[in-house]
Amino acid sequence: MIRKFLRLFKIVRVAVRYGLDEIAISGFDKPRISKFLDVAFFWRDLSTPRAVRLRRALEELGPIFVKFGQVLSTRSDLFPLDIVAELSKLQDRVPPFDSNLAIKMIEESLGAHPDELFARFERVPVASASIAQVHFAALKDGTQVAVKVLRPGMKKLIDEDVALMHIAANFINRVWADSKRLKIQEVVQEFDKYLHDELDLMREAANASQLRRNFAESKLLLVPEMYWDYCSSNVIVMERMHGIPVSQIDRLIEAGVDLKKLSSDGVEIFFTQVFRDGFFHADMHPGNILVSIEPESFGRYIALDFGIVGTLNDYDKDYLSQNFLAFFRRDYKRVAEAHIESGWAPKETRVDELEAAVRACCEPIFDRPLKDISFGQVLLRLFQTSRRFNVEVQPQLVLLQKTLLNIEGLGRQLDPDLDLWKTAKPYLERWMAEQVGWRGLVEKFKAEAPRYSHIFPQLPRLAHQALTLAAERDVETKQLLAHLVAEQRHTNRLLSFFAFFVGSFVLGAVAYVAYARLH
Ligand SMILES: Nc1ncnc2c1ncn2[C@@H]1O[C@H](COP(=O)(O)OP(=O)(O)OP(=O)(O)O)[C@@H](O)[C@H]1O
Repeated sequence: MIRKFLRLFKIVRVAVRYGLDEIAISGFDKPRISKFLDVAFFWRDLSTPRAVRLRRALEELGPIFVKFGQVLSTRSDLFPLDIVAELSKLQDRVPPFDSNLAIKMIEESLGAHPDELFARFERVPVASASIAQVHFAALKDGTQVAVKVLRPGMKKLIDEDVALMHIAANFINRVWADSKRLKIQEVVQEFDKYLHDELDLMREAANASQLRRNFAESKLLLVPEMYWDYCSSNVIVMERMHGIPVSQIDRLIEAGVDLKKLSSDGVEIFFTQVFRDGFFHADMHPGNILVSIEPESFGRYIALDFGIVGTLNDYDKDYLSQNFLAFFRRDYKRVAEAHIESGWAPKETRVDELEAAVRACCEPIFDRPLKDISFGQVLLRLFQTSRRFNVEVQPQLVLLQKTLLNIEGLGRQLDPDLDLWKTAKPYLERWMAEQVGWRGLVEKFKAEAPRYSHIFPQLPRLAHQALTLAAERDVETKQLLAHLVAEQRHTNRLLSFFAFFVGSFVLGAVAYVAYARLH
């Protein structure tokens, strides 16, 4: 309890010192509490830009908050660009934890000491981040492996810090009415889920395995194999990959790698993941990408770290392809129509208004050669515009937009002349062609075909069942009708009897009155 209180106290102290209360987002009113704190802590120096102060505060609060900042930096749809750009600088490199703790974790998770499991285990980690660290090792058969071990005690730490974040988000919502538009509580909720996902290394191994399968036939991308017998939610063991980090361009040139090809390969890999598989690696920072210089796989990309992946369904792919294609033809009316037809924007949205808004935000982007246009920027502008028209932008599309920016940055670093549009266009057009016209129909038949082998043999039985049911229903209907007719006749008889009885009574009464008057 005291620990929690001290932690809360530290968070509040850091927040006040860095003036986080006055990081009023443009377009929002400054919270009232901020005016009070300005007076109470008049000596605090808030001359440093707000984004830098926010970054420093998160760094001071430790690895969980640093991760939080990294997640916020992916929400360019919610936060202003200065904050997003500054938070992208957050690095979660932290001092490694004691290798004895890593050994203990391996022993507890895999049921044996690393000396028994491996022929060799390097005690000094090769890399260490807030959630896990990586040690190199060799299996008994000599296979070189990388062992990723979860940092001990992370779950408890995360639970405590995230609980405090929930309290803080709640508090902010109470004291600052405008904050609801920033969806702070939802962002914390999403972060909570994201961190708990990251805590399960089995998920990461499964993501890697899926990506490896998707690119099994590819000459462009290598993905380490997972050794499932040595995997648990706290420890995973995978093939050790050898390559040059993609950011070390001098070494790549020295090794004779064709940078132009590498650059367009990167774009091709990304669009294949998006449009063919609907499953993409979403943590494409340069530290996670190597380039192989082994003779048998020379110049191929190597992907590492599969903690964050994005998945897209056909609906998302449709959104992307329709919008990109219309955008690059500068057909803003089509962009607006597509939004309304497909239900992304509310039905009552006026096409001309949405069209004008999209034109206003995108024309400036097109004021340069097509090859210099950023897809990531286009998408970001589209999200920002469509939010004004109550379009709920899906998180997987925001993740994609962020990854796209990374891929573009990386591609242009390798080849400043990279024409992203030229590389991407065939993928978009192929997807569109597969969705519409005869080709689309044939493709959909093909996709359904495996099910036909189950359905066809059942057809006679199903037809017989349907006909029998119809016949039974027919008999049932006839019986019901006969019953109704009988009921009706019975009711009619009762009514006639009643009418006869009442009529006779009235007639009798009239006759009696007439007779009485006469006599
Ligand atoms: N299979 C592998 N083969 C060779 N090196 C590896 C392998 N897996 C990880 N590494 C090394 O360990 C580093 C960290 O790995 P990884 O990115 O998976 O860990 P992380 O804890 O998720 O780090 P971060 O979150 O900062 O990206 C990599 O940059 C790479 O140098």
